[in-house]
Amino acid sequence: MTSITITRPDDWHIHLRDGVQLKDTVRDVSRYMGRAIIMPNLVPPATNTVEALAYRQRIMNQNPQGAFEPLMVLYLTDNTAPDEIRKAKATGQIVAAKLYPAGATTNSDSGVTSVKNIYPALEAMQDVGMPLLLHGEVTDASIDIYDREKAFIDAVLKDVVNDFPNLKIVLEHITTKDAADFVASAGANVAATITAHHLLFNRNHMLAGGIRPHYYCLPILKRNIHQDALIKAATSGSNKFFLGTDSAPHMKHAKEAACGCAGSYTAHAAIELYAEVFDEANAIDKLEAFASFNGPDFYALPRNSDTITLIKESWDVPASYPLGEDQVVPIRAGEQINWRVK
Ligand SMILES: NC(=O)N[C@@H](CC(=O)O)C(=O)O
Ligand SMILES: [Zn+2]
Ligand SMILES: [Zn+2]
Repeated sequence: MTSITITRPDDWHIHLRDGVQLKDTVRDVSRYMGRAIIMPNLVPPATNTVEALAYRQRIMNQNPQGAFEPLMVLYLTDNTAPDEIRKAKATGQIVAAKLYPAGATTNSDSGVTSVKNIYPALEAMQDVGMPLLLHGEVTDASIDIYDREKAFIDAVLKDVVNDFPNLKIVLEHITTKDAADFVASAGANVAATITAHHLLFNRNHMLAGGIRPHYYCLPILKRNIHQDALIKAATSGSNKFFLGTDSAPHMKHAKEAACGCAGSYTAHAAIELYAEVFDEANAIDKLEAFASFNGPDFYALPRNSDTITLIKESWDVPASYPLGEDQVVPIRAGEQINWRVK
């Protein structure tokens, strides 16, 4: 197969940042994504309806190409009131709320210190049908960084799933077989996003033969048995897994540093990278559901009605792209990608 036409995809987890970086990030995501779930971990974070809608307007001010639609997300804190959830839902433009365990990842300092603190907000979300998005890692310093996702499932997620049987939950950017298995065996209200980089790479790519900071993201790349489990989940045809790039740009010098930031940039070639994975797994026929059907179905939004065409034809990825007044080094920088969008 050298070409495939699929329903226009959406990205169910992306970071567009703010300010001068927005023109570059919005250009990349809007090239062919119909919609995207926009992460709210700004500085300061978008914790209420007014801030989330103002952020949406700053995105729209970049005149995104095509009919791109940003879907906004509320950043949950220990103090998020149930009324704020209802207010956000009523806008029609804020479609989910995000739990960052405080200190778990980039710009999560204002996050939630104990999930019990947001139980009133979760009640309201369950009631109005607003999905809970999770950065699923514990922050306990005594837990090994490679075990933090599984520890989160055991210590937090299982309780939330039991206590809120009708709450829609997306375990974002899953990285382990444990997470894939948990989601697969949970009810229809529990789903997961999978990034292109966690499908393409394992921790050897980041650490063997030299430390490669552009592969450093959270949750951290795991060993290859986990990568294999993610590929199986994504290409299985299960409607519980869908596309969320977690494209998370950081300035080149903030990644190539003694203490580098977590996050990998893939918005320059998101669907192209996923196409490589699915093609390699002899499952290119499963790409459309993963990229274009399962996400909107889970969120109860309509599927996109037009299409894009991918061609199997390699191209050279530049060493970097502009990011506001700086540069971002993308995944596959200086190398080739085997698929392109027509
Ligand atoms: N994934 C990352 O490593 N980084 C993300 C935050 C996140 O999604 O956890 C970021 O905002 O940079
Ligand atoms: Zn995260
Ligand atoms: Zn993210």
